[in-house]
Amino acid sequence: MSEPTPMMARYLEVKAEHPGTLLLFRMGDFYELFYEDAELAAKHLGITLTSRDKGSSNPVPMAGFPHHALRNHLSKLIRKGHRVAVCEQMEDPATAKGMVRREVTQVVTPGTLTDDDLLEPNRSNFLAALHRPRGKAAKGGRVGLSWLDVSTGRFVTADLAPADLPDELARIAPAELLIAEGTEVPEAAERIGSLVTERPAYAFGTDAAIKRLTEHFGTGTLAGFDLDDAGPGVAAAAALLEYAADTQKAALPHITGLSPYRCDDCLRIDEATRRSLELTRTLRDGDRSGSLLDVLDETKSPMGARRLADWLAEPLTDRAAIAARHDAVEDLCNAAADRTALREALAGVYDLERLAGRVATRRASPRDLGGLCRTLGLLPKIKDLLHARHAERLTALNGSLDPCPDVREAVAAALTDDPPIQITDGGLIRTGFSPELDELRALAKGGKEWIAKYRAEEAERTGISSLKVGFNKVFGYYLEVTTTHKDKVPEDYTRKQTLKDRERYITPALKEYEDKVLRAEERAVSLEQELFTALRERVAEFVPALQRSAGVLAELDVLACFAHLAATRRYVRPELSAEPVLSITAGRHPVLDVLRPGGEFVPNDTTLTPADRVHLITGPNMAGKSTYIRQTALILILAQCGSFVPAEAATIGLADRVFARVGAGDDLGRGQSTFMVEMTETARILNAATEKSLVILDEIGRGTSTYDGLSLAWAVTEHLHDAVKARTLFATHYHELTGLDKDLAGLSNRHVAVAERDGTIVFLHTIRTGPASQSYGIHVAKLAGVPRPVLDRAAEVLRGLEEGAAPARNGHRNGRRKEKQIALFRMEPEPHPALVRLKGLDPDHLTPMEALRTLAELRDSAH
Ligand SMILES: Nc1ncnc2c1ncn2[C@@H]1O[C@H](COP(=O)(O)OP(=O)(O)OP(=O)(O)O)[C@@H](O)[C@H]1O
Repeated sequence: MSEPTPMMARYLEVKAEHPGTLLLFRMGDFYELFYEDAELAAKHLGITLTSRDKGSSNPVPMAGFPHHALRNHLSKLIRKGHRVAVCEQMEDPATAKGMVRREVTQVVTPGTLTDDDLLEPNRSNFLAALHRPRGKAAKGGRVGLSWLDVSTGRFVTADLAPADLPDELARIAPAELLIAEGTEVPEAAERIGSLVTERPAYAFGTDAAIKRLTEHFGTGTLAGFDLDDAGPGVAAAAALLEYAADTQKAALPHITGLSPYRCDDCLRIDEATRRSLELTRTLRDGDRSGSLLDVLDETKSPMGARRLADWLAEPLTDRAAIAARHDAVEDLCNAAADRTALREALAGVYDLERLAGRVATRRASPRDLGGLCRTLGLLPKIKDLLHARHAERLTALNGSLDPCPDVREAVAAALTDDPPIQITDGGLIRTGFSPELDELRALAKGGKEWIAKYRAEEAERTGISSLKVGFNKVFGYYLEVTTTHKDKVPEDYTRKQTLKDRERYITPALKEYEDKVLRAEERAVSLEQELFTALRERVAEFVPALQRSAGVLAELDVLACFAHLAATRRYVRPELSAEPVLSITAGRHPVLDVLRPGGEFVPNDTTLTPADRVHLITGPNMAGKSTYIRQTALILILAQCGSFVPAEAATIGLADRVFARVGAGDDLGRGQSTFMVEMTETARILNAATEKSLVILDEIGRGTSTYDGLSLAWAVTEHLHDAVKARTLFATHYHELTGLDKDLAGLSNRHVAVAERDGTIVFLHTIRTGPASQSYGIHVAKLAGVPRPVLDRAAEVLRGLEEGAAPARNGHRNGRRKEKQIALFRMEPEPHPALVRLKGLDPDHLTPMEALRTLAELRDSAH
């Protein structure tokens, strides 16, 4: 192979320094990609694949796009899950000596985005790191998980039991996950679709971790952050920070703290429950639309929308903290005019949280600072509105809201009213801000006026009235004469170019002015950039104050959203209780209450107490069992988030965990059968639920034979009632279970009422006490259009079964039951014949031959 050119040599060097990334290599006005990168880019971006050195025996595949298309193409590549390194020209090619110096200025990866164009406004974008200690350090068995939103600086870490990892990963849903080289990729990461990035194992070293973190925060120790120094979470956090700094090529001063996360501080909701309850995505298509988050989101700013999603993902367990939110919501709910004014002001605020991040990393655009200025201008009004409120939380928020008047004034004085996005575009700085800039601008403008005057004078002098002044990059300003007037051109014109029907000339006077104009223009643009950069530096000093204010605005937006929901959707303030009770009067499903097409939602009550803690809910298909049990769980979650709830009254005994096993959600992608998934989830509930938990179960045991299913449902109910003692709502089609209320003191029956009219059933969606009288499955099948002969036959079979095969109640014998059903609930199963024979053997009196023969016979009988 021939020697690469110096430029290609530099390309290969940079490429080797950034393994696993697509390299965009700036060449003049283009970004170019080579080799496999070019092939990938051509496929994903729809750009043409060509080659460099076409004539040679070894042409290099190449693809490129103009520099102004960078953002657009970057976002496409990131969405496809690539990491992209952007290599810029660090010198002006016109003045550079030798080859232009090129450096990577940023590595953009799905987890490290800071640009608004690349980020979704309503979602946090997390980069996470997982550390699984090995050897001695692994003794505690905990793993470290840390997560960071680079765009806002939110940085959290946790030491977790390995079993909790999938749930936490699902909750955080990181865009990118760092793991140590050669370690196992967590299954959850694949399911969520996180890009997995391997980092060298030493990046997770514990000793270096504390040093790295304390150096970053400028603190002597990590004591102030309330973290376990020696825990794996700290090592994960350090690895994360290093990667973020590596990719941003910046110091990240907006990351000002590391918060510990402890599972027990929030209402724990596992992955399956989160999915079943459709908290942030629907089960059917995984869309946000139709989820609880979607119908609740009446926030006015992206900061508020993100905070609402956070609150929903991490409801609280601390009664005082929840009550503080409820107080604030109540206060805002009662002050309708102020709430409206507050929400209007919030609608005008810029995404200050992400903007502060861009200011800190020196990537804020002129338009960003314009937005900052307008936002700061709205804060005094918001402070006034808060001043009139009484809730403690609102007063505290007001105290932290800093309108930073100095920053606002500095930006307002310097920036034009509608600054451009690009710093290179010019027109950023206001007239009157810098005398030097004004002078340069006047010169540039004056020069242009002079040129116009010059043209007029020359036209008169030469008698060429069509004389024109033009400009091009090759020889600057010129005079243009059509060929018909060629003879009138005076001596002092120097011809520069001849075109088909015209000629172009320059003159010494024109060149002299051109110099002045162009130099003044250039100087003005670079002075504007200098002034803007200085302004941004000044604003950067206020990043911590801006972040605090951003946090306040985000929280206010959510509280005002909750107040708005309370006022417009008739939500009420729930009473909180430390006892494991749940009492809801006329509760409604928060999503169906809004979205139910064509009809009113029928409210229902729920009353669970320690003495009556398990409710079995029976009723026909489609009656509303699932809706009812889900609505109960959602109301509890809403209350613990700090929201009011869709009901006429509610008392919520604070829960430690919520479990939902709803619907037979296949998980064939994970290679598990429906039944296996169902049993795994059920096992988790039985093992992890406590007296303070809320459990909702929607028909378990459906994926196996009726007897197996019924037996399992039976045993699960007993265990929940006797051992776990969790508040439980169990919707079931096993009518046999309804007899359990005779034996289990804390269990009672509910059913969903239906009315029969003209041989068909009408769903009333009302929950009543007692078990359902019959199953109505065949009626529902009729509604669904199952053919008449099938319905008739089904009715006949049903009658037969009912007569000959009355189901077991309470595990006691029933005279009408068939023999095989008696076997179902027999406490001790028949022993295997082989076992009986084995027990009858006397080894002391067996010859070796007899023993061998018996063994062979036993083996054969086991088939
Ligand atoms: N309280 C209610 N008010 C009005 N409509 C309701 C109510 N509850 C349920 N519905 C409507 O009935 C439909 C069926 O409800 P749901 O899925 O809860 O029934 P189900 O009893 O669980 O049925 P299955 O046993 O087949 O799972 C819902 O989609 C909803 O449109």
